[in-house]
Amino acid sequence: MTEAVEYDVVVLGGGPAGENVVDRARAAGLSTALVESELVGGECSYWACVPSKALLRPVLARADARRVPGLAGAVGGPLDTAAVLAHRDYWASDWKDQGQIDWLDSIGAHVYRGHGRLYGVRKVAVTSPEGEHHVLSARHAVVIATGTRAVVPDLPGIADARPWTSREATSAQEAPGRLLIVGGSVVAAEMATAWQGLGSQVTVLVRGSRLLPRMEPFAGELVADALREAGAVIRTEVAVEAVVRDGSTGPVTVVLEGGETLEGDELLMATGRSPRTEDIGLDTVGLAPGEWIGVDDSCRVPGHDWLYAVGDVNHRALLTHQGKYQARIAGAVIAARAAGEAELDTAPWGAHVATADERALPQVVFTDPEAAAVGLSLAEAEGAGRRVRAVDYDLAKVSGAGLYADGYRGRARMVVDLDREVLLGATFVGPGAAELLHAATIAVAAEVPIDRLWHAVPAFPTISEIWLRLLEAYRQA
Ligand SMILES: Cc1cc2nc3c(=O)[nH]c(=O)nc-3n(C[C@H](O)[C@H](O)[C@H](O)COP(=O)(O)OP(=O)(O)OC[C@H]3O[C@@H](n4cnc5c(N)ncnc54)[C@H](O)[C@@H]3O)c2cc1C
Ligand SMILES: NC(=O)c1ccc[n+]([C@@H]2O[C@H](COP(=O)([O-])OP(=O)(O)OC[C@H]3O[C@@H](n4cnc5c(N)ncnc54)[C@H](O)[C@@H]3O)[C@@H](O)[C@H]2O)c1
Repeated sequence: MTEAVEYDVVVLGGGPAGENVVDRARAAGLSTALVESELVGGECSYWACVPSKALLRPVLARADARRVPGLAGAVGGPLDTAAVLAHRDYWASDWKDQGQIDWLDSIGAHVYRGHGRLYGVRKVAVTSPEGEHHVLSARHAVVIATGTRAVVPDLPGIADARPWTSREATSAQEAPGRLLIVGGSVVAAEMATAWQGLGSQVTVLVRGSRLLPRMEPFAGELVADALREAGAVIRTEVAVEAVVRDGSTGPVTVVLEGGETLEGDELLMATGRSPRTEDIGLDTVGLAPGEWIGVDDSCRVPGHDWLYAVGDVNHRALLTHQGKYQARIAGAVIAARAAGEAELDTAPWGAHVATADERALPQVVFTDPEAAAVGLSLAEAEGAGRRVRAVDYDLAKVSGAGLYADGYRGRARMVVDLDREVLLGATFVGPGAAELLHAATIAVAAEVPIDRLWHAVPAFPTISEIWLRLLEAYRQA
């Protein structure tokens, strides 16, 4: 090994979480190195959020347009799939990260390309693609931000079947004729929406009883209804037992419990994520390789005052915006400790704790209809022993929704803490619902009293009038 190069902060993994730690550390005047083995920008930029939303946007825009009288006739035909895929390629920066590298250069961060591993306390060893070795030493902090990869269950025949994971589903260069999807959560629902809209015949095989199992039940029900209307097949409570694919380009067959078989041209396994921690030197500091990295609310790894973990890898919330939030919190903690500040602000909602991970976590699922939720669902609130009431309202009864789309279908729920009269959570499902979410996130994070929300008047005729209807329903009950 060569002599160590010293930095204030070394960040392992250049996805959105890692990049944001670098940004915060540099803003605090700390010298910073970033180690990245693939593309700076991470899963989100090239094989997840960004390309998936580029595929979904035309599908959702067409669905919306088809519900507008006078416009529907003009958008009856198929999408121009080649144009959609080209636009997706543009948004994935053609799988090149020069833009990110230029930005890191501009803020004075040093990038090491290669596989990084912890190399004992405060050290990271990097092996470049050319086989060069570097040892980086951190004066203040090492931050692990290595993210996740797709989990593919070990089913008989699965390796020979060469299934798609989220990477192939977001970067494919043509629409498969028939796409089988195993899984019922967010990746399954979004990719079913995208590829059915782009011309594939999609079949979704759900192990549980509904789509989107972590959201309020009506979310998965409304999304499944719409997918079926778009021509997809949604099968619930089915178990895949084996997969068969003979030859290199032939169809793939899925064998269900009970012996039924289904044939497709591609098979997407949308069956969850595992942490990329099996080969990052965790054993050199007494941590278990291959596990999620547990952290406290300041994103510090207990027992290692120099080690932090942000983003997917700490398993607090597998979402880009939340990983970036954790990065801002961890960056503030590192900067405060480097400056010798004696006390950290770790009370709930303080500058040095990621309280929103637990209390106000927002997520939008970009299906048709969109499903947007923040905070606790009714089941989660009741499970936590809170005294709550759920208030539901049919979004179609809001004038703004009716004007937005003919035959609008959607539903909203707010979960009210009856002891404090504040919102613990809210869910909106319907076309255009994504942009309703941030108001709810503010209400939940700021714990705005219901009495004060009454004075937050939604403009007429927007879909946001759902807020007024929910509050009226709460007061009238
Ligand atoms: C299909 C799909 C769609 C999604 N859509 C959304 C969405 O719309 N909104 C949303 O909020 N979230 C979405 N997500 C989740 C989102 O992609 C993740 O939460 C986010 O990418 C996590 O960021 P991260 O920085 O923690 O990790 P990653 O983005 O996974 O980045 C980790 C980086 O670390 C690098 N790395 C790993 N190991 C090493 C090593 N040993 N040495 C050097 N570098 C290493 C990797 O190459 C990678 O670049 C989606 C996920 C999927 C799969
Ligand atoms: N718009 C967004 O915010 C967005 C979009 C996509 C993904 N993501 C995030 O990425 C993460 C990964 O999403 P995901 O949908 O891949 O994973 P997930 O962990 O949310 O869901 C995996 C699903 O696969 C099912 N499953 C697991 N093994 C199975 C098997 N052998 N057979 C059948 N079903 C099986 C599980 O029951 C579960 O419902 C999530 O945390 C999600 O929040 C976010």
